[in-house]
Amino acid sequence: MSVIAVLGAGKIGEALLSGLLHGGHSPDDLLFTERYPARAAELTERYGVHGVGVADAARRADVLVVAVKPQDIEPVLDELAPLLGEESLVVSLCAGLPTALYERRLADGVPVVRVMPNTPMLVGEAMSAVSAGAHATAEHIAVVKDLLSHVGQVVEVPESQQDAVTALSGSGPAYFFYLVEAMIDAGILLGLPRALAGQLIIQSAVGAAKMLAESDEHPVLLREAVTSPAGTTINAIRELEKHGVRAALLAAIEAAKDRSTELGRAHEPRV
Ligand SMILES: NC(=O)C1=CN([C@@H]2O[C@H](COP(=O)(O)OP(=O)(O)OC[C@H]3O[C@@H](n4cnc5c(N)ncnc54)[C@H](O)[C@@H]3O)[C@@H](O)[C@H]2O)C=CC1
Ligand SMILES: O=C(O)[C@@H]1CCC=N1
Repeated sequence: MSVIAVLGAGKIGEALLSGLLHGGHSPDDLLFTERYPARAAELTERYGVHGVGVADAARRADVLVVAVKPQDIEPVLDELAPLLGEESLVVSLCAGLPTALYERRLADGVPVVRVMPNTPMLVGEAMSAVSAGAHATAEHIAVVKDLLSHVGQVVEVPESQQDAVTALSGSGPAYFFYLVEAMIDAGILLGLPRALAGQLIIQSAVGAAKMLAESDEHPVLLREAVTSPAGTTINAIRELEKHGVRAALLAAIEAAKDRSTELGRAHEPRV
């Protein structure tokens, strides 16, 4: 089994480590780097996986997964540049950062694969989209797809679609959590105890997600099946339309895509 090193073990780095362990990887095949020693100690205690320095990670790992914030990428590239060659495989999980950035800063020919995952990786339900950089072959893509298939679903997309993917599925879980949070508040408004409102909404979300995943029906048809003539649901739908919730979602997701593009542009060479 390949040795995988996660560079930057924050929320998504931890989700990947945890997901890979649940997916059957041995802690001996996983490494991570982390700038905060207390965080590193916490992860070692929780998962039995060892924190190492970047040089050690580059020497020992077959796959180096970059999971620092896009704003923190520069020192990581400086550290990696003298350590990697064509035999390495770099996988970037960073929102907005193009493979071309890595290719400019690392040695000639280092293969880079850009991935946008999401946090349901923690429970083996990630949605990940992968794109090959200029030096990544079909074999490199196959390695990364195989790795990510242990923690959820994987699709391959042209890199030009990655900012849109980031806005949809990368950030997507946050929109659902936001919606659930607001619906629980509605239960409070109607006088239900918080715990009961939470149970009602979370199980409704789980059931709806399962129906979406398992039935071949379009979401419109699933919604129509809940919406009885002169019933309760249509009154709620009228309010959602009146308050522009659909337009708000379109604008919100477009804003997320714009931010992803901007994060990449921040690292373009100055001319
Ligand atoms: N949180 C999410 O839902 C998703 C995040 N991503 C991407 O994953 C990356 C990480 O995001 P989060 O995990 O949310 O951020 P985070 O801030 O939780 O984690 C980043 C970690 O990297 C560490 N770090 C920073 N510089 C370092 C260095 N030079 N050496 C070693 N460790 C270093 C930090 O101490 C921190 O623990 C970002 O680029 C983000 O765009 C992608 C998909 C989803
Ligand atoms: O908010 C962010 O920038 C990261 C990328 C996708 C999800 N979270």
